[in-house]
Amino acid sequence: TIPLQHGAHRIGNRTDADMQRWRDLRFGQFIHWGVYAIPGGMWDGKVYNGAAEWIRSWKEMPHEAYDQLYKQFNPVKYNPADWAQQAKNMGAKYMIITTKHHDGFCLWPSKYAKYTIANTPYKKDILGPMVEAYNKAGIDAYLYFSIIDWNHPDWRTSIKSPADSMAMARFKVFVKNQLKELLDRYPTVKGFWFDGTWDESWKNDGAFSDELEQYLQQLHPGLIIGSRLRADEKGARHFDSNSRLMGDYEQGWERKLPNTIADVHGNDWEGVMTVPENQWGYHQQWFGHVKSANELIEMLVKSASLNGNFVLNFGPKPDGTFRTEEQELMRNIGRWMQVNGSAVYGTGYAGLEKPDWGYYTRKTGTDTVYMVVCNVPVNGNLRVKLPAKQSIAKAWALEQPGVALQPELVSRDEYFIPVEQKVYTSPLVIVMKLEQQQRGQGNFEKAKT
Ligand SMILES: Cc1ccc([C@@H]2N[C@@H](C)[C@@H](O)[C@H]2O)cc1
Repeated sequence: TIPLQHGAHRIGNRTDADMQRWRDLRFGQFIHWGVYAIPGGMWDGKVYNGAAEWIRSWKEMPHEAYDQLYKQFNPVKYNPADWAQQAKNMGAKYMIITTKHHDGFCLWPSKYAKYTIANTPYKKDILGPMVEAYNKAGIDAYLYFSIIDWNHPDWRTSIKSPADSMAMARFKVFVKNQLKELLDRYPTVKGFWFDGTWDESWKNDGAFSDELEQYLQQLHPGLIIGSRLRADEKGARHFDSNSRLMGDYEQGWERKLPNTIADVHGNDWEGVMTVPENQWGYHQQWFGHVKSANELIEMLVKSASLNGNFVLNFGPKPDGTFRTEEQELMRNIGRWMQVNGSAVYGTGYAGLEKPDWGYYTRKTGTDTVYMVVCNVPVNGNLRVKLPAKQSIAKAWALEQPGVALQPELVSRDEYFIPVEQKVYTSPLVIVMKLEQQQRGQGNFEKAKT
């Protein structure tokens, strides 16, 4: 291995209680909200085809026009208690809020900047009431923070002169000040979700990203910070130059998920997902594929089945309400989570061969395995392949705990569990208790030869 000063400082996953809490939560709500919600992906009668929160970079959006929009930011219908209730109903156990996106607009009255909520018609702090409301609803709060800051005069994408170096030095002090300010103002937050760390100015300063991460951990022990903050001294990001994950979990799964347990290399990870193809901030016109509740439930279960967390994104409107499609989604996902959440919360990889009909999740540290059926087999049987010497002690549909299912042993360590042939409008969950095989061929009668 290459000797590194600023590579990964820990081999393997964190084993502390804060990290286990993060793992057990499994399901988060991302919120992208800021000035970009005002244009909502449109300007001067034209539609922006990019991601709405990037509209300032669109050639049809003059910077000076965008940079005046904050004077209109006045979400009179903003009701964080209502947001928290909807998130709770959906079944989210943590939330990530954009404190400041790439445009540099701060949703809190930062004393280190002018481009903040304090100088809008709304005036009041957005973040405090939000963190409070979500915590009150039993939902942990995490803070998204963009290192890129298009509004700050000292931000540099690359360092090309001594003047750039001095500007970037000032900028790094500003970043540290704002992050400490956020921790001082919102001490119940559980971690940061960093973004905007791909430019040279940051990538080539692995020492600073390392020092910053350690500074934050000292300020607030136990903070959970993903791999995207970090670069090592050779410019390697997420994984250091010895392919070791930096940070507390792999944070590269954005709008995509791993497919097999091999893809996650034994690391904790989190996938973040948009409802439309590629919109994080509010866009008036969702074009392309808009994911359904069942699609998103399947992604959530798939993530848990591969030892990862799943965070679904919402882009509130400028008035402070969620668009109807998002409210509908929160209700529909919540209806399923209300009944089947135990197949997700506190679960992880089951250690079984991936079945065609859906996903296995295992309640961490137990013999309880959930079968989440997304593709009902036309042959009416759910095939369950167990590792050698394991057998199914009991099996039942989650919604009918009193009705024992009769798995049929069809060959060594392989069972068929019959599934009722009917119209399913959401994934079906079956619970199995596994046990070490008794003598002979498992607990159910041998297939008729
Ligand atoms: C190329 C690219 C840059 C930044 C992003 C940001 N990361 C997401 C979590 C959103 O904040 C998006 O604006 C997405 C793609």
